[in-house]
Amino acid sequence: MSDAMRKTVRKVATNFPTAIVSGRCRDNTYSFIRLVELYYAGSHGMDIKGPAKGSKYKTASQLYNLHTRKVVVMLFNSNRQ
Ligand SMILES: O=P(O)(O)OC[C@H]1O[C@H](O[C@H]2O[C@H](CO)[C@@H](O)[C@H](O)[C@H]2O)[C@H](O)[C@@H](O)[C@@H]1O
Repeated sequence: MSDAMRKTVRKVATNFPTAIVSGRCRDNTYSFIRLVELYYAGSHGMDIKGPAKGSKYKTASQLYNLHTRKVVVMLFNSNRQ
């Protein structure tokens, strides 16, 4: 992920709940992105962790409960870094 792309995703995540969803384990997924403002859904969504900081949305349950709001999901192809 380029610095410009990372900067843009961080900006989005501070304003909207933003998640990275991957088939990889959550730790590996985080290592590609390295933004604490995001949700990370690893193992095809079996392991979800909320943003460590920088977002008003803190917990995974808040992500589940956001069905009445807009949720921004960034689809990241980990094979094309
Ligand atoms: O494109 P993604 O959504 O990031 O998913 C890619 C694949 O992720 C998982 O496989 C990868 O992790 C496995 C366990 O850590 C590892 O054994 C495998 O070599 C990696 O490719 C997932 O199991 C696959 O279904 C995804 O396609």
